[in-house]
Amino acid sequence: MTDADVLDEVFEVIEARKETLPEDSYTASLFTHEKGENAVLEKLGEEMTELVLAAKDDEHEEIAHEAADIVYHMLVLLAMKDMDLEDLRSELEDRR
Ligand SMILES: N=c1c2ncn([C@@H]3O[C@H](COP(=O)(O)OP(=O)(O)OP(=O)(O)O)[C@@H](O)[C@H]3O)c2ncn1[C@@H]1O[C@H](COP(=O)(O)O)[C@@H](O)[C@H]1O
Repeated sequence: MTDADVLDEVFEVIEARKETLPEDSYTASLFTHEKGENAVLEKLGEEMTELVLAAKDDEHEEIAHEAADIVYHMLVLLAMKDMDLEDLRSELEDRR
């Protein structure tokens, strides 16, 4: 499986959670007033700091862990703003 496939799959699950809001889902909780946009932004800030610290310590596993947390929460943010991976891909394409 390529990286693009896993990103698409995770994004699809996020969109489904946004639609159906299952009670036992952390992702769904981010789309409710219980947590919401501020919780996502706070998480992104925390995880960015953790990524910087992991990079400084040259901890490769930790770098991958924090980077994945950031990508996941970034995908949630895109879905929250009614955007999708195409918006990200076209922005990157435009820079080539
Ligand atoms: N990729 C993720 C993902 N990354 C992080 N998290 C959750 O985000 C929450 C907060 O993350 P934290 O980084 O604070 O937690 P942590 O790993 O202990 O953090 P640190 O050690 O970095 O501080 C935790 O409950 C994690 O489980 C995620 N929750 C869900 N997903 C994806 O979303 C899908 C749907 O999951 P549900 O949310 O369960 O519906 C899953 O199949 C995954 O693909």
